[in-house]
Amino acid sequence: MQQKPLFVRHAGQLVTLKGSSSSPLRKQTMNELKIIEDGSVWLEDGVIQKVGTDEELIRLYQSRLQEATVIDATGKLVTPGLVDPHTHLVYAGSRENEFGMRLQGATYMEIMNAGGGIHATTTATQQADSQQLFAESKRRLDQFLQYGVTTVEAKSGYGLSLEHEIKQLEVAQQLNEKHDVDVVSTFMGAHAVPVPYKENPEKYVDEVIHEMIPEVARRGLAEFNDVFCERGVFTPEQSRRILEAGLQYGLHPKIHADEIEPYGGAELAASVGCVSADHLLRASEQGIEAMADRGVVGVLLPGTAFFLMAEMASGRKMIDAGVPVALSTDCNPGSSPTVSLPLIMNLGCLKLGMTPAEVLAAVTINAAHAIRRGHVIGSIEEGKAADLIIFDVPNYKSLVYYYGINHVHTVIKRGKVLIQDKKRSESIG
Ligand SMILES: N=CN[C@@H](CCC(=O)O)C(=O)O
Ligand SMILES: [Zn+2]
Repeated sequence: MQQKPLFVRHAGQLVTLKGSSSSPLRKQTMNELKIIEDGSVWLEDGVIQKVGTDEELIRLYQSRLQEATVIDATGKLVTPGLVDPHTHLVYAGSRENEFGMRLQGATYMEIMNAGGGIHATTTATQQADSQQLFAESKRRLDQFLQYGVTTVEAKSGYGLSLEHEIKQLEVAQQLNEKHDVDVVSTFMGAHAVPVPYKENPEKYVDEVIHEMIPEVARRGLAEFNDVFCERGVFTPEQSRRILEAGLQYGLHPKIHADEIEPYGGAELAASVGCVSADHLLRASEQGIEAMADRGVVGVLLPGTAFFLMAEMASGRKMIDAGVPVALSTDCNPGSSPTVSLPLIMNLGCLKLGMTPAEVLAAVTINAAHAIRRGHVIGSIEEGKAADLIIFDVPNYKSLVYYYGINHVHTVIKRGKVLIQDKKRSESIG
């Protein structure tokens, strides 16, 4: 059935982030949100048709007003749909027991090296069938939507064998098809060295390169290829080989870099030409400079540092150095079990030294660029997907100021109202 046009009118602040579809915002431009007061948007056929002041739009659409569904956004904030560019969405089980262990002093890596951590989730994910995985992950995706997130990237990496990595990626693909939130898939077979390969990690690297990457690419199950480059996981040299192998099969490289210690991950990201380097808590100055030169998006995950009680990444330094910065939840069962991107924005301000404008740019247009979607989502511009959030706050500063509160009022995905006044308007598959 043909959808009626949607006319969102009178936004107190309409944050458009116009003009950055071809490359991400950097430095001072991250503060230029291109706000329209008393702003309105006409949405039709799932696409943004016209953006401007209400006066401008009413002149154009007066004659068609009767056929549209009108949403009054008076006194509210309207932004592009939020984009989460780094999640481990598809997994089974949970790890609250490890949270207790960490509170007693155990570190993330100690738990992992003792066979817990990623390995624990791998066991649970391998044991789960596709239906269970789908159900558990769909629940998280529903929660993301409640927080105004309309696109998420999702990594594999809890399968750690060809069969189970494919199962995870197929579930991500089904979610993308059946759920209103768009799911963008990343292959991350190099998330950990599986326990049986502990004495011979090279054998696993070989399997990732020669068996998994070709098969994942052949089946068209992922767009990106990610690797956990960290001491005790994959070395920079192994990471380079894995990322370059992916490139040969058309998988765009991403990297978990310098999370626990400085390990040359940021430098490697620049050298390989990664789309993004993520975490970067301990990235070196040279690494940051190299990323800025090469235009690698820095995806910062302050929720992870918070939850691991670790030192934060130098967000301020990275922006000042010219790195295009994005923010993400890193939603995963071990180091960041959250779906609240607005909370991450608040941490971006308080812990990374970012401004309220910068954090908004970091979860919209820059996050879209971190998953190569800058041309279709991330800003409110004519011709882009009609993904919009109406927040029940008068301006963008209030969104991060009133923290820990879900301010989402309305979620519009491809021109369809999915949530209105915090209520889901229809259920999905
Ligand atoms: N650091 C590596 N991978 C994930 C955590 C995965 C897990 O602990 O299950 C991350 O990005 O934080
Ligand atoms: Zn991650």
